[in-house]
Amino acid sequence: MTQTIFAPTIFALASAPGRGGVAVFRLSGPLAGPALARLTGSLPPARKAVRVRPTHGGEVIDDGLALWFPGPASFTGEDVCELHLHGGRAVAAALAQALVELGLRPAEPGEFSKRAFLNGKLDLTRAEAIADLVDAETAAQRRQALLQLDGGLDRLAEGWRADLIRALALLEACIDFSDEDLPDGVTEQAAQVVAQLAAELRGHLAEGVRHERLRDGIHVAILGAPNAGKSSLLNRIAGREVAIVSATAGTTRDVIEVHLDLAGWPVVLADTAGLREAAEDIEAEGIRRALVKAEAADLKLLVFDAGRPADAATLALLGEDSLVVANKADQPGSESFSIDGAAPIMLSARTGTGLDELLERLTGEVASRFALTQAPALTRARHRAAATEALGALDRFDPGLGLELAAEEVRAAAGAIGRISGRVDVEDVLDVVFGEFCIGK
Ligand SMILES: Nc1nc2c(ncn2[C@@H]2O[C@H](COP(=O)(O)OP(=O)(O)OP(=O)(O)O)[C@@H](O)[C@H]2O)c(=O)[nH]1
Ligand SMILES: [K+]
Ligand SMILES: [Mg+2]
Repeated sequence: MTQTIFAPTIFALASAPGRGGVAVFRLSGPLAGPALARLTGSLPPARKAVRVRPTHGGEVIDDGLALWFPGPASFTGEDVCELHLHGGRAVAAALAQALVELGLRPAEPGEFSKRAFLNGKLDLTRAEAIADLVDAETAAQRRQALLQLDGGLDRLAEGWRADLIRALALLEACIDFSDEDLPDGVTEQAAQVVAQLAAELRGHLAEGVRHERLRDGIHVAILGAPNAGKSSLLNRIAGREVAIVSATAGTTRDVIEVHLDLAGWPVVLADTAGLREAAEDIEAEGIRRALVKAEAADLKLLVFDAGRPADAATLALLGEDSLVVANKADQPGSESFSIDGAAPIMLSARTGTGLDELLERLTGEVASRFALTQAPALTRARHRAAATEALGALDRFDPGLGLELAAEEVRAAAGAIGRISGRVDVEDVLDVVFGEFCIGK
């Protein structure tokens, strides 16, 4: 990969905007050094924090620290410096103005990481992991992002690509040197590599959706008849008054979502409109949305009023992805509530009784469905699209249809896999041919 040449020098506030104890500004590009020297009088020694008083137009901006990371041993691979100043809006504004006057421009979102990628400092999976780590809200998300930042997925994908290049080399050898003495079974060897990899890709694709859920949140929908107490339950779980609760049937219409950290699992809990043959348009639209949500949810909490017979519309949603909640257990007569083939969790959204059991059951369901066995993993739709394309090519692989065609499929698979890390050159093939077989010497 080539160093970006004549790239404009960029700067950004690397810490969160607004007031704070310390604000970190990052500069990257050819003007980073000159700008720092202009502001502080001299360039500090590399990678050592020094006390500075950045000054511009005769005015001291602030009192802080500067760090100088000459390229290529820097995050972006370019000359980089950091200024650690006091975290105030006026300080940030004064520094930004000074930097613009010195010829720098504000960075676009992700531009530092993009430069790091273009300069070969980061592969795409690590760049994505940085974004995931910054966004991580639960322990499970943090762990998954760290694993990817550590290069787990990069190494996995590069291992797959290496296998494919080896298979390709075997096939190319058969094509190019068909007259000569090749070891027996070369084509079979290639076919074996392809079959093994196809099986592995299939396994990872099957798990990939779960990993993506771990990134984006596991969707749990609360469903049930009007007045069953769905909104009361949402509020109880969220610990605040998110949704309107009232004795009027048909109160909730829009889907109301709350993001939760459920024992480390990222959960998006959705309250929905009560299911019934609706009288008017707006409620009917709410019910349509509720059913769409039910369809898309990873898990359903089916809420019944324990004092009433179970309604057919909610019963119709019963399945292995649902937990049955018998609400209003504080009311007399609720003990006799039962549903065939389901063990209801007795609960009172009003008093909170039974909530612990519900959360325990829910956590158990989430953990058993989303506990991950394959790490590292395909954590994004982008990764899965590449792996799916590769698998498609490998499924079409058939040396019986001609070696050239078979080699073409393997090359396509290697190209698709290479896109996961952003490494797309597959022409290291000949090196492997001559390195591994010494043919034609
Ligand atoms: N006694 C008792 N009443 C409850 C309980 N949970 C909810 N309620 C009452 O039941 C009524 C309906 O509660 P909601 O939470 O609005 O019910 P909902 O299922 O969201 O209703 P819709 O949005 O209309 O579908 C309200 O009057 C609540 O106070 C409970 O555990 N015990
Ligand atoms: K209601
Ligand atoms: Mg409601």
